[in-house]
Amino acid sequence: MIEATLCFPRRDVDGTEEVLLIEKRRGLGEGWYNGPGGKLEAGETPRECAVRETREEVGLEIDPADLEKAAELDFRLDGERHTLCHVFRTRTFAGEPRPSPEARPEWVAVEAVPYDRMWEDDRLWLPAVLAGETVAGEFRFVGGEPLDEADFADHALERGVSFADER
Ligand SMILES: Nc1ncnc2c1[nH]c(=O)n2[C@H]1C[C@H](O)[C@@H](COP(=O)(O)OP(=O)(O)OP(=O)(O)O)O1
Repeated sequence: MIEATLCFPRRDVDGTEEVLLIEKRRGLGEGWYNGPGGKLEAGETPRECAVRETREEVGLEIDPADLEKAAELDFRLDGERHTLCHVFRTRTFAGEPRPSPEARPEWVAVEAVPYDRMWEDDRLWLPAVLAGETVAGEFRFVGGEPLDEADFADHALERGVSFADER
């Protein structure tokens, strides 16, 4: 099973709530919007991975202590656990987003998140994450690899979960 992260930096611009998304330029989910993120490297905690991936993909610097764990997403493919994704949010970061070979960053109003250009499951959990909730979800895909070409089948979502035992 793969372990991965997503990170959603937030800001308020003249009373409009925005979230930093990326348009993925390569790899899984290429061409779709998502948060900065990616796979854990050996010996890395999810929090460290989210900080590294956000730096590599969009150039923002984040103190790991400023990340708030918001979700744990269990993506399953054909009945097997495929990816466990740890989701973080933060309002505290340094720098200005810049594009990289992996990602084109874009600040988007929370009310205008382009769910029609994202993973099909995102619309089921991201609104809660952007509303400040904590969620745990299981999302089942069928049809074989790669995951981004499989069909989304069904899901279960729990709200108000605690991540107190996060490593
Ligand atoms: N179903 C679904 N919805 C939303 N987001 C995701 C999924 N499945 C996923 O894998 N993801 C997320 C989780 C990760 O953040 C990315 C995939 O990471 P990937 O680009 O493969 O990882 P990197 O480490 O950046 O890739 P390489 O640099 O190793 O090529 O999508």
